[in-house]
Amino acid sequence: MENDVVGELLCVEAELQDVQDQINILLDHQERLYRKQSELKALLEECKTSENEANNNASIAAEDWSGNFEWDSRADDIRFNVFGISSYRANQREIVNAVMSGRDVLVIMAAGGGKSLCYQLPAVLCNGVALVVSPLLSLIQDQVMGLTALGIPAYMLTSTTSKEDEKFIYKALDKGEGEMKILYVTPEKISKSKRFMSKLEKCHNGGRLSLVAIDEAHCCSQWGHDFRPDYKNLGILKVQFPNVPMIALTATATYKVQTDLMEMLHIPKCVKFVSTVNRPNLFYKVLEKSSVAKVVIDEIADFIRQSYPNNESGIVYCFSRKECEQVAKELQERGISADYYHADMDVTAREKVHLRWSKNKLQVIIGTVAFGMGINKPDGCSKLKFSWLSLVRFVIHHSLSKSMETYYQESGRAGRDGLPSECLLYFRPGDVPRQSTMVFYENSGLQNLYDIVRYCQSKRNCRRGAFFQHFGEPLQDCNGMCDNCAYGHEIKEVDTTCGSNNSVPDLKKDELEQLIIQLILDRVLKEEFQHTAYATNAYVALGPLWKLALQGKRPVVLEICMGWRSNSSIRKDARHSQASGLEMKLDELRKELSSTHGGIFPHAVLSSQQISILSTQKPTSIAQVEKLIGKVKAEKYGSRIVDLIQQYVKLGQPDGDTSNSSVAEASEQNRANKRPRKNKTLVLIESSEDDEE
Ligand SMILES: Nc1ncnc2c1ncn2[C@@H]1O[C@H](COP(=O)(O)OP(=O)(O)OP(=O)(O)O)[C@@H](O)[C@H]1O
Ligand SMILES: [Mg+2]
Repeated sequence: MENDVVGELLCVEAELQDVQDQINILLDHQERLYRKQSELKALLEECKTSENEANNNASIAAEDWSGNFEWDSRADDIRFNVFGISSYRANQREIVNAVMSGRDVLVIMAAGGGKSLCYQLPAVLCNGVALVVSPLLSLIQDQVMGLTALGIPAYMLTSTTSKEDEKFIYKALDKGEGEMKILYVTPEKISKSKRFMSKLEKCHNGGRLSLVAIDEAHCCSQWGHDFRPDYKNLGILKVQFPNVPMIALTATATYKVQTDLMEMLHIPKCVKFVSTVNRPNLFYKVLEKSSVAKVVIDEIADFIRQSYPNNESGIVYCFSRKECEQVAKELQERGISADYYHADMDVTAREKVHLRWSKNKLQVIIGTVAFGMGINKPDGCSKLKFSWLSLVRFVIHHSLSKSMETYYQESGRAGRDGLPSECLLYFRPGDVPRQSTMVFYENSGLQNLYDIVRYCQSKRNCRRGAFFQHFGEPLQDCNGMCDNCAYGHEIKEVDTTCGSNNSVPDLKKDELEQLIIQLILDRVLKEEFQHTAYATNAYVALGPLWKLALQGKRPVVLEICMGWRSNSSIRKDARHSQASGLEMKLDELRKELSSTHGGIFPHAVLSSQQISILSTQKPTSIAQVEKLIGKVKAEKYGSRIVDLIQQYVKLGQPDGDTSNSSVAEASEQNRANKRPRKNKTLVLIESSEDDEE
């Protein structure tokens, strides 16, 4: 009798398991459909917008942001003479015009696309004070430093603001005394400081609040990858100041995130500007990561030494803080000037690293991939993001990121100046459970992780294409700027489908690991999680499709990489050309000037585009320099630039010859010259289309 009951119970349990499996399959399917639905809705909306524009002349007139506006000439003057920017990039002019017209605006523009100008220029053009909410102290500090260097009265109200500055800021808000054009705050100020909010209200009541900008706006949304609880409260700004234009900006937002943040910020009727996520200057590559830690470090050190012998900056992202410290130490042992930067460090230690980096004394900075751990610190400094990262030439992921969005953001720190830069990701299956145990409790955490794992496992598909697909954007040409497109892999396909040939293929350990990951992605297996007192462990269990796989109805084909299809040296020639001697000199000069002008980042002294123009035009007077890079910069740096160019021309240096320069050189340059110079010091192009003027 008892045996019968036990037998029946087992049957019921097996059936229940079956039902559960089917539910899982359906849930999975549902999630995929939701995604597809939101992508299609986004497309539909775009179609409707363009149709409306085509059908409705009135709407064109009302929404044509590229037409003529009364502030055009003043905007052009400030853009060029104050910001030193010779022409707008895609969408910038239209965004400025929409904000200036008093509209709320949502800007989705790739990292480094030039979002800051979109609110900084209107801030300077308008009377009164522009409020900018930004999540990170380090980011705010750099922005304020950069603006101050341009002579724009910019301030920040954060935990580090001196009493004196605070008094000045409050007076400026309260009574309109003193000169303040832009005020940066962290979101905590809005949600936690009543004093600040009351001063802001006074500023508004006095008609002096010109606009509100929410930078890194994706932090508002729980669906975004960097959700920041205090960002949720920013909706109050539109409620309190309904007539002040609000501009929300982010580099990454899926359709879901976009609608979410429009709702949260109360800007349902905002004008939306969506630019491509494409970063054509970034070369994406995934490398097999050895299970021997030292081998990985050796490879990274070799790569940096060989590819970037002139101290070009880079970031290495690691999984944990401990790993950051370890990797930094091991890179140092291999002669690379590297240091770590993470949230556990005290402010002084972080500042020290920041300073060494901005003075070019540090080539590589090592940070954690796990944004979100410790981000709730009031100054929100745990995320490695500084505007002085504009000169980053390479980003190496020692461990994979937790999602495509995070990877897009982190790798996107490279090449923000538009120059060719490299994004390497070291992947091994063993790193997957390290991440999955961290993200499994998050909304779609595992699904997001498996998306990036798919990206890593893929040996055929264009890496860039994976981003387009993820962000629901039409495909664009990669131009050979990823490993799979540039030289492809020699791939061996191993059919591991059970039942197809009853024999288990002979696989090596790492191939077996790869197979397990493939089976998890294919839902034949699944990860399950158990907590111990010290950690969360991931276990592999049968997934919803295990039966189909066992019955041979679900093919399981493993792609094993046998090597590169063509010589990888091709890629270097394709992507790097040599900078001229004068460009090198100007690059050195901007580094020197950046440290003598209060440690602003070199790119703020002269952008790469400006260096390129100066070296081709070779201006001989400050007046000529002004015509090329604007008034403010010409006044500040013009005489040094003219001196350098004259000296260079006098010595008759043919462009391109940098090996034998006799112009007085900084010691750093001397050091750099002793190392072999490769064909990849600096390439001076700007990637974005300059669509105006
Ligand atoms: N029209 C332009 N022409 C040349 N350079 C520009 C132009 N607009 C912006 N830049 C430069 O491009 C760089 C990146 O700009 P910015 O910091 O605003 O990027 P972002 O879109 O905010 O990127 P992120 O998402 O990483 O914050 C800056 O050095 C900026 O001076
Ligand atoms: Mg920005």
